[in-house]
This record gives sequence, structure tokens and C-alpha cells, in this order.
Amino acid sequence: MKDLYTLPKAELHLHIEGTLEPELALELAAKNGVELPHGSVEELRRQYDFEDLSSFLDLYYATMSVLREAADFEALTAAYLRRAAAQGLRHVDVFFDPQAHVSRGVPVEAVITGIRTALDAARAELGITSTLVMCFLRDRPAAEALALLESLGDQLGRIDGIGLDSAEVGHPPALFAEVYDRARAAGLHVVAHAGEEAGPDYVREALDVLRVERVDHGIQCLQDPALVERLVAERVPLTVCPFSNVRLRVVGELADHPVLRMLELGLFVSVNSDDPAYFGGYVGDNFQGLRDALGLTDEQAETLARNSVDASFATEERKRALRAEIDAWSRAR
Ligand code: HPA
Ligand SMILES: [Zn+2]
Repeated sequence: MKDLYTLPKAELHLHIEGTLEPELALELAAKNGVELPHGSVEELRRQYDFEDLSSFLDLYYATMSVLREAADFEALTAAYLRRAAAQGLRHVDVFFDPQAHVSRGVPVEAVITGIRTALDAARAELGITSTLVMCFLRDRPAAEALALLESLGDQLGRIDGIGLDSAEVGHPPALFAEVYDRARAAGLHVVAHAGEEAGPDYVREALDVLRVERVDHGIQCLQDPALVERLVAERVPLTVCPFSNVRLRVVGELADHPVLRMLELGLFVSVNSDDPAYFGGYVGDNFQGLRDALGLTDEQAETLARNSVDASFATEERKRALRAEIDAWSRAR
């Protein structure tokens, strides 16, 4: 068995605000004079016992209130990249939630500048390439998402794609049809969370109405064999997040996780960490967890890594280089 932490991999489903570890949260709270409801690292970590997506989101939005200026977003992103580099990460398509910051008076430019500064530095310092994907909160009005997109001005050129996240049930993809039409017209990549807590209809709607290039989570497609058949035939990437699914009680325990079954069905799945500070580990930890719980083989791990590269928004040249790195890992004994 090979070391899964050295397997070169890409991460396609990573919320940068979900990488905020309690230590940094408390440090930024003190610096910025923000009061958190939980005053110590231990107390904060004790809150990480979630009932469902919505109980997680409450803590996620409350804790990110410590992020106030560009330097905070840069420190957050730099800390994630250092951790992920040690887990074999070679490329990442980073999600961020601008509405959760703009609504607190933090300008979107500060958010984008902070994240991008760290991403650009990591290219040279850690050999990690990246793109930036701006996610809209689906439990807020679509008009607000549209207004934000239209108001970006110069900042539009600093993002590579859009996504859709936050509380899923009751907020179907089709509500955001116009936002996605505009984003596609502007040449942006388009992805959306669908089929995490809500069912196969949301996955279909994301494909048919939003015309997404990838589906984030998507695991509820398994309820619908015809949808699975379509996802296989159209080779739609699904960015699966095993630790997240267990912590948010979408799946009972890791040993019950369907990701290897999905691979066997021919689905184009990758493994991702979603919100690693909250869900018990980073992308390499998710791979290792699947080995411990489900006996993930070297060959399956390699397929998941190849899928992550193939489905990423990296340039074709970068994808070729990363495939060669995976080939080398595969040949090494
Ligand atoms: O897993 C998630 N689902 C929906 N919204 C989110 N925002 C951060 N993580 C998530
Ligand atoms: Zn997510």
C-alpha cells in the first residue's frame, strides 16, 4: 500500500471559509475586536457536533465574522494551502461566499484580494495552481446574487467561476437561472451544490437549467438509476465529500459511504474536503479515511486523483503535468 498523502491530487470542492481553524479564528477575533460566542479553542471545537447542514451553517457563518480585511483572508488562504500541500494537493478550485462578508460590511474587493494574494504566492512557493469560484447563497434572493455579479466591475476578471451553496432544501437551482445565464455569457465556469440533502430533482435541474459543468456533492443521484445512467453517459463530474457527508449526517458512517460504489457504477467522482476545519480533516485525510473504513486500494485512489485533475479548471498544460506526476506516483514502489 502506498502513502496516500503523497499521491498528487486536485481539490474541486473546498470552501475557503470552511478552512478556518479555531486557533486562527480566535487570533483574528482578538486582533479585530470581534466577540465570538465560544471563547477558547476547546470550546469552539466542542461545537463541531452537527445535526445537519443547517446546524453547521449557523456556526460556519458566525465564526467567519472574524474575517474583516484582506490580510485576514490572505492568512486564512495561506494556512489552508500549507496544510493541503502536505496532503499532496497540487491544484485547487477554491470556493468563497462573498455575500456572507459583504453583508457584514466587508468589501468584495478585500475578500478577493486577500484570497488571490495567497493563491498567487502558493503557485511559486508551494507549486499549487488554483482558480477562484464565487459561490452565491441559495437561501438569499436570486436578485441579490444577480446584483452582486453585475456590480463586480474590475473584480469580475479576478474570478474564474460561480457556484451555489448554503441551505439546499427549499431553494432549488432553477431560481438562479438568470444568474447562471449571465455568468456563462461572461465566460465563467459554472458549478452548483445539488443532491447533498435534497434529492435527484435538484441534480437534474442544476444540469438542465443552470447547465453546470460539475455537480457539487450529487450523491443523492443514487436514489434514481436513470439519473445515474445519464451522469455516467454525459461524464458529469461529481465532487464528493466523504467526511462532510458523515459529519452532516447525510451518510451514517464512513464505512457506509457510497463513493467507491459510485466509482464502480462508472460515475466521474472525485474526493474533496468541503470544510476541512469543521469536518475532521483535509483532502489527504479523506483519502486515508476511505482506506481505513472501506479499504480504498492504491488503484482506486489513483483513479480518484486522476478524476480530480481531469474535472478541474486547471489549464490543459497543467493537467498534462499533473497526470504525469500521478503516473510517476503509480510507477514508484
Ligand atoms: O457542504 C456545504 N453545503 C452547502 N453549503 C455549504 N457551505 C459551506 N459548506 C457547504
Ligand atoms: Zn460544499
